[in-house]
Amino acid sequence: MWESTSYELEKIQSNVVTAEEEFNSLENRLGPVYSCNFELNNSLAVSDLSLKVAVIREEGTNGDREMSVALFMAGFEVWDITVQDLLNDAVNVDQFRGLIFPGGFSYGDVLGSAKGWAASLAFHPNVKKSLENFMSKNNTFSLGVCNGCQLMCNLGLVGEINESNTLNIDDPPVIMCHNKSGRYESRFSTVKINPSKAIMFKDMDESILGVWIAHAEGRFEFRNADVKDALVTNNCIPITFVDDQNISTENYPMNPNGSPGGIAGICSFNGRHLALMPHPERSVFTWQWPYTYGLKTAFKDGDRAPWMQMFYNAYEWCSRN
Ligand SMILES: NC(=O)CC[C@H](N)C(=O)O
Repeated sequence: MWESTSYELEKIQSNVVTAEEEFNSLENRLGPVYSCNFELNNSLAVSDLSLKVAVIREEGTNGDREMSVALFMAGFEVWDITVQDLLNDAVNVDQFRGLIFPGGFSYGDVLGSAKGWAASLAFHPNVKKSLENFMSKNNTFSLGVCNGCQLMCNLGLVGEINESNTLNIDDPPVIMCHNKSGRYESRFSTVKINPSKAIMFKDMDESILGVWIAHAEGRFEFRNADVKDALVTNNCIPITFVDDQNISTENYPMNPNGSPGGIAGICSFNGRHLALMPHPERSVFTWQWPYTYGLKTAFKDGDRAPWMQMFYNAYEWCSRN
């Protein structure tokens, strides 16, 4: 009896590993997948420009706080705007350089992801007009993440090659469909940043990064093959899910939703508007990543993880344009 207990104890003690050893062994098992091909620029030029962005939320949105923090850390003046503020004409989107649509479950997604949210904006004539006006200016940008990505697709804000800057809720070029698994998928996934026109991904090409995903309707579908071909040939697919060889993949589980070509996000043909299924704003601090110790070692940027670069890029682009 005693013998076997001490044997067990010995076994347990010999299995005690340091955090570093644990990270290294996980690295060996899972493959050291992350490679950051750019230097995170933490030294912001302080300017007296007041660059305002609006984080637009609806009932059921849940990613607005993290999004605001990431934008604030990049230097923006961040406004918390509800759809009701827009419908009441209390705020006009005209005053903002960026419109940000965060993730969540707007109206509980009861009509399908972001369908009710899209309708509430598109069927209000003044709001529709001011969104179209915002899109048509050449010094504005927008970002939609997850439910926000679904919203941008439902509104037809991305995917239209002629960029008429009119909302198209009746026949949008891109729609988001249920994950092939038929389930809500939530995990840390690996993505590759591809050369593209997206202003927020400037100089981040070819990096392989981990990022949180959490969605049930993340599969991109296109009105026809022309829509997809135009996005591909015009470098409007800035981010794809990759397998453990870092090749874009349609295969589950590395691709959580079955999107063709591993597509995880698309941008407008001018690069200013970006719709992403993954959540960079939930991955901007190293401590939000799994295996934090190793990431700190790998990236050496204190608490800030490589995804912060997207927000720095947006700020830098706005101060130049
Ligand atoms: N994280 C999110 O924004 C989720 C989006 C949407 N509710 C879905 O499940 O697909």
